[in-house]
Amino acid sequence: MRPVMQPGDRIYVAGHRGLVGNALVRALKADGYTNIITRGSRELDLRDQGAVQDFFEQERPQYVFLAAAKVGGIHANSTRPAEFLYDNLMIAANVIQAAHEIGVTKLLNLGSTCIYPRDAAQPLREDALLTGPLEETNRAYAVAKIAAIELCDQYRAQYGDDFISAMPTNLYGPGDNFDLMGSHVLPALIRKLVDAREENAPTVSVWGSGTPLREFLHVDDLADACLFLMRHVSEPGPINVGTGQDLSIREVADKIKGVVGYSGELAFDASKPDGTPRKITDVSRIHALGWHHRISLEEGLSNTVAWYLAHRGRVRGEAVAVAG
Ligand SMILES: NC(=O)C1=CN([C@@H]2O[C@H](COP(=O)(O)OP(=O)(O)OC[C@H]3O[C@@H](n4cnc5c(N)ncnc54)[C@H](OP(=O)(O)O)[C@@H]3O)[C@@H](O)[C@H]2O)C=CC1
Ligand SMILES: C[C@H]1O[C@H](OP(=O)(O)OP(=O)(O)OC[C@H]2O[C@@H](n3cnc4c(=O)[nH]c(N)nc43)[C@H](O)[C@@H]2O)[C@@H](O)[C@@H](O)C1=O
Repeated sequence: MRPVMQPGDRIYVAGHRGLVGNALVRALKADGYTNIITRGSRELDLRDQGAVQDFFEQERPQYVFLAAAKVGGIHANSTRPAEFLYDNLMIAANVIQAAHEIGVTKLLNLGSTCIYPRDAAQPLREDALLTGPLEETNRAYAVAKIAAIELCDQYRAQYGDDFISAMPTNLYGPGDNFDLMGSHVLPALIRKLVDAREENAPTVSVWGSGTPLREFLHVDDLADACLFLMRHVSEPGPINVGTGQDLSIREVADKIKGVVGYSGELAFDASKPDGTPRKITDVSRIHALGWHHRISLEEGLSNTVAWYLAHRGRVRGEAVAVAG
């Protein structure tokens, strides 16, 4: 029987300052874990193999949540693919190798549903991986994510390492990145709609046609799923984490418009990419394991807008105000 995380165990959360990392630290503390190890990228650049090896030898974590990555929305991914490929390959390879070398008890690797083929049958099943071409706008990032899954699975096969991979759908929530050019759709629209309401702007730009469908999972549900998987799953292969419900960008923009209380018009900018037309996850595997999401999109949007309004001017990505 494999050991399960105990309250005093040394737990390293890589990427603790990010959307997911922040939520993981919140969830771990709420569950009574007191020995949580963190490092910001300025203290420990995970692309630097020597620095990562020294850190692991020094801190000797027993559990690792790999939530550090170069992450961005459709614009960042499609305009800086080399950075997304290189950074994410290096981060994953260095952390997974160092975890193996010191004998980490268990590691959970965060992937993304953009690993699946653009034209895969929907909802996306885990066995669709590598069955077709990837979505062009985030192919570089997706290849790095797929490589990380393969590393975890081959370290399990060759060395017996208990390294697992979770594939979250699109995430949102407190602590997100609100940079207008680098962020994902929900934080970008929240910021744009709040600004437009304050400035009484007649229209707000929504990128693309508004027709793509997306699934949105609140980051606190994801953190809950990560603790669940760390405690209960020791199998190779990606495990989807999502709500199993999707809606169009137009519909979600209308929802955010209502939550924010903006009365102007949405203007759809066809010069911006739509990206993949749909990517809803098949969540039957994680449901069968006993986990379900709890936060509805309505509740999640309401608490995220409230969080943003309470932290406005001090959230990640606002420092460089670039109109999107
Ligand atoms: N957001 C989303 O919609 C989704 C995210 N995911 C996955 O979840 C994980 C976390 O994403 P998310 O929290 O949104 O990302 P964020 O950008 O919010 O956070 C990423 C974190 O990674 C750290 N990081 C980046 N580069 C380095 C580096 N070279 N060395 C050390 N740390 C680094 C950053 O640290 P610092 O702040 O100190 O610079 C940052 O806090 C990723 O693996 C992502 O692929 C999956 C699906 C959807
Ligand atoms: C999360 C997952 O998936 C990500 O891909 P994505 O889902 O295509 O990312 P996105 O959230 O940036 O866009 C979703 C849709 O929304 C539309 N859209 C409208 N208006 C804005 C807008 O203002 N900003 C953004 N970013 N998109 C907008 C946008 O045009 C697109 O049609 C990967 O980057 C990758 O990070 C990954 O892991």
